[in-house]
Formats: sequence, structure tokens, C-alpha cells
Amino acid sequence: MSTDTHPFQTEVRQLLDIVIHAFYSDRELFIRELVSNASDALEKLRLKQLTGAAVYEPERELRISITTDEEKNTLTIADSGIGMTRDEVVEYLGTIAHSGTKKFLEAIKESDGKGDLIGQFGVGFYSSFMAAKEVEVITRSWEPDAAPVKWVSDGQDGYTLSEAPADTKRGTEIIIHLKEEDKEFAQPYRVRHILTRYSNFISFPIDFDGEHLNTVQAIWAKSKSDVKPEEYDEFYQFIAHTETKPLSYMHFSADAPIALNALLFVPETNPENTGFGRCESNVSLYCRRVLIDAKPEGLLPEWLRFLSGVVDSEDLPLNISREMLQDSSIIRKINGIITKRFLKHLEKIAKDDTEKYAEFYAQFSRFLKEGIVTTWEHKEALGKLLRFESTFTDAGQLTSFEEYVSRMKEDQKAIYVLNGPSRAQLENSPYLDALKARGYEVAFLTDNGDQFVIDALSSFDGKPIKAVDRADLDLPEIEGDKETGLDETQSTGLQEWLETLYKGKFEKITLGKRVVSSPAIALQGSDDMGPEVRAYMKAMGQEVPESHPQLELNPTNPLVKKLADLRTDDPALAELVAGQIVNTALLRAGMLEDPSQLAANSQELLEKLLVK
Ligand SMILES: Nc1ncnc2c1ncn2[C@@H]1O[C@H](COP(=O)(O)OP(=O)(O)OP(=O)(O)O)[C@@H](O)[C@H]1O
Repeated sequence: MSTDTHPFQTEVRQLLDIVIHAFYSDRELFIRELVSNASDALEKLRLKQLTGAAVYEPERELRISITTDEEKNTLTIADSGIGMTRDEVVEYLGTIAHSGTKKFLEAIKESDGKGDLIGQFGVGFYSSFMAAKEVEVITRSWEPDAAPVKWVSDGQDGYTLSEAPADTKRGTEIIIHLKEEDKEFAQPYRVRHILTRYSNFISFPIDFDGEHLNTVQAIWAKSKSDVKPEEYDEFYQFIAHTETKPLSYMHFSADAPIALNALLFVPETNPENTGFGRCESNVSLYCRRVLIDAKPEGLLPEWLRFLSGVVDSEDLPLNISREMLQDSSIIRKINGIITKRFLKHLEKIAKDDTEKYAEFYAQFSRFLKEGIVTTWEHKEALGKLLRFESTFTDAGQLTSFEEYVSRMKEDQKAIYVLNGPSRAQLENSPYLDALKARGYEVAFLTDNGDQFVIDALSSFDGKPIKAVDRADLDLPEIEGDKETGLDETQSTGLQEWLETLYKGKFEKITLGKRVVSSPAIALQGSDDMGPEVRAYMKAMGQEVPESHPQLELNPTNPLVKKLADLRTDDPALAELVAGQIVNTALLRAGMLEDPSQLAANSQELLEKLLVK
């Protein structure tokens, strides 16, 4: 048997020199590279068979087998794939073929940070020399007449080629003789860990030291009709390390503008309700079933961090580094595509299965709201997904802005909302009176932070969203508006008297048309922050500017009529009555800064009426 010695191409020598001498902490990646080469070789063989080519050993099973030998300090990666002929071995394992490696060499000329660059470009087969003192490749091509070949190199100047034994099976076996300092890669537990991390979803079976490793299939790469519902559940349980079933899943693939397979799961419950704070996204990025990044930054918007799953794009280079991923435009594109598809998925559930959507909404609405507040891109779609109760729904029954708009009165210009702690409290609010009198629906917003959401959303379907406790409502006049119950002099007198009494406190005091049942309401001034925003700022320790609400008195209310007379008949009592009306209005609006004022006023009023 003859053995030929061949020198490496100059570039390969340069490359190997760097690979061997650079200190690179992610050395384990060489295993990933070799396993993906094996998988590619199997895929190529499968294609040959599909196209009817006569291959050597047609019955031989397509699989990858990996063994460790701690005594000999070796790691062997073998596949039954396409193999290489002698000429191919010379071409592929002695020159630099693939473009990533070429770019690597170009970049290296301009840089000193050698180790980092290996990670950035990946150097395929040659990366085995990071851990090997010698590599043996024994290969037999699929072509029936090709002779098996053995390639051996220490990664220095060249390699030797000789004939391999005649009984060599089809495929390629790569034996890595490890350097002493890299003997960890001959330890079964270490290699097993690396294989399950990066190569768990390779589509061909991987045997490791006799055990079949990748038993969970990469179902995301299959067509939807080939995956059973229970397989989705199992897959979710595997990747999310849970025994629960997912609340919902979305499986989709796209060819343009980017080739993409994605499988995303919504967990059964909100992971942020467990008291452990903010959850982290569990969506990993793959390229043709090989893990690229388990926690890719920017793959999904922050507000979708409750999802688990897989995104696989063959348009990604396998050896792209984390740093490159982060500012890669392909990631931004994938982000946009997936987010849109997921929003559509939710819309579909909302339409087809309201019960399920209600279940989802109860757990995850706050993420949708966060999406509205923190980004502008998907606001309209997110707005459609919001649900709330309203003056038109029964307690516990949810409705949407779309439904609200479909019920809007002809003369109604805006969508009206009211923010507060609970439906029960909002139902009794004096702010509703004017809207009820006009037959307008008012949405009840009862979640913490809803005011921010509405401010950020600001409109839906072209209709402005207005909080009914704000001053700028601009309601159309209705019958009965004109009945003031007070004549011109009484009205102006009362108004001026109150303005003097509460100088500087209110932006405006009016005798309005919107109150129907109570004597007065306080409205958020046109430049004022809402009570919720104020409370938030206070909680964050920020200074809150003084508010200047508007006060609207109801001239048809008997108490107000009485007050108009009282202010001349008994000014002291009138002041106490006014204090009671004004403070109650502020309290109901959530704008009473100091409730003890109201208590003191009540006490004095009672004493004046009953004791003195
Ligand atoms: N297990 C294998 N079976 C058959 N051919 C192989 C095998 N491993 C490597 N090769 C051949 O050697 C070539 C060079 O491999 P290398 O890992 O350097 O680059 P690559 O696989 O082309 O690129 P990348 O690793 O970026 O996908 C491959 O393109 C392939 O033709």
C-alpha cells in the first residue's frame, strides 16, 4: 500500500497555524462543525438515492455514529454519507474551498484578535485541529467503483494519502487524536453534553457510544400535516423542560423573503406570575437543524419573551457569531416576519375560539399592552387584540375595539374609555352620565397601566380614543342641555364666587351640560397628566407637577341650586357645602391629593348644621 505525502496549499497552512496556536475558548464548536459536515454528507447521499443514482451499499442505513475512547484519547465521528473519492479528498481537505474560510483569512490579515475571528467565521473541518494533534480521515465515496482512501495530518505542513482497507464502508470516518490538554473531548459526559446542545435536531440518527441520542425530531422542519398534535405537546415539553401542555402553538414556514421554519409555543400560564420576575425568551435560532444561538438577541421583540420555540433559517451562515447576529439585518427581518405572523395567529384564535383567546388574554394581555407602549410598529394589530368590559357588556364579558366601533352611534366621533380600579367602581362614576345620556358606549379599563396603553394607542381604526374624565370631550348637544335650572345672574354669580373661593386651584370652573346625576365633577385639565401617570411618577420618586383640573358644576342638581342661594344667604355654610361638593368630585376623579381635607370639611359641616 503506497503512501503519498502532499503539502497543504499555502492558505491552508496559514489557516492551520492560526487554528492551532490561537487561544479560543469555544473549542467545543469543532464537534458541531464535524457533525454538521456528517449530516450534509448524509443529506447529499439521500439526494443521490432520490434521484435514482446507483450508490455503493444502497442498504446501508443513513446515520452518524460517534464514539469516545478515553484510553486512546480519541474522538471518532463517522457517517454513512456520500464519502469522498481520492480526488475529492485532495480538493476538499487540502485547499480552501468554502467562502467563510476565505473571508476568515482576509479578516485575519487585518486583525490581531485571532481567537475571536475563529468564532466569527467558523473554519469547518479544519477547526478539528484546535483540539487534535492528528486527524485521520477514512472515507469511501458513494460511487460504486471508487477506492477507499485514508488521509492523515498533524495540521503542520501537509498530509499523507494512502489506500484504506478494502472493507471500508461507504461514508466518512474522522478520528481525532486529541492533544493532552484537550482530553475532555474524549470524556463521554462532556461530548454527550455538546452533542445534545448543538446537534440534537440533526435529521439523521446520532449514535453516541452505542446510545441513540437525538430521539426528539426537528418537527419544525416537517410539514404541518405530518405532525400530530401530541408530537407538538411532546416537543414543547422537551424544549421548555416542563410537564404542562402549551396553551397554543404556531407552526409556519416561509420561502420569501427569507427561508424560514418557525415553531412557537405559548405556555399554559404566564411565567412572570410565578414571582421570579422577568422571564427570558426561550426561542433558539437554528440553521438547518443545527443550533446557532440558544438565546439570540433581537430575534423577537421583548414583549414576546414569554414564547418558547425554534426558528430555523437556512439563509443564516452556520458560523455566524453572536456579535454579528446582533446587528445583522437578517435577524431584524426575521423578527418582523415572525412578529407579524404571531399577531395573525392570535387574531385567528380570537376569531375562531373566543374561549381559548380569553384564557390567553387572562394570562398574557400585559405583554400585548407592553408591546403597544414600547414599540410603534405593530400598534394597530395589537390594538385589535385588546379586550375589555364596557357599559354595553355584562359583567365578566369582554369586547374588542372592533366590536365597539361597529356599535358606535352615527354622530359619535370618538371611542370613549374610563380608567379605574374595577368595573363596580366605574359603573357608578358620574363621568358616565353624559355618555349614557347620548347612548354612547364607554370601555372600562381596569388594569394597572391601562392609561399608558391608551395614551400610546391614541386611536383605533382612525377614531380617537378619549378618556371621559378629561376636559376635551366635545360632545354633541342633546335635548335637556339647555335646561340649567339657574338663571343667568345666578349662574354667573355662583361661578364667580367659586372662582374666587378656589383661586388658582382649577384651570376652569364651568356650569356644564355633561353631569346628569351628581352636583359636580372634576375633569383632568387639558395639560394635566392622568392620575395613574401621576401615581406612577410619584412611586418612581419623581417630582410631579401640580395639577389644574377643571370643575364642572351641574346647574340642574338641587344641591347646586341651593348653593346658588346660600352663597348670599349664609356664606359660611355655603363655603362648607361647596367644599363638600368640590372635594367629593376630586375624590371620585382620583385627584384629591389630601383626603383629610374632605374629612375636616365634613366634620365642620355636620357640626354647623347639627350642633350649633
Ligand atoms: N463527513 C464528510 N463527508 C463527505 N464530505 C465531507 C465531509 N466532511 C467534509 N467534507 C467535504 O469537505 C468539504 C470542506 O469541508 P469544510 O467543513 O471545511 O467546509 P464546508 O462544509 O464546505 O463549509 P461549512 O463547514 O461552512 O458548511 C465539504 O464541503 C465536503 O465536500
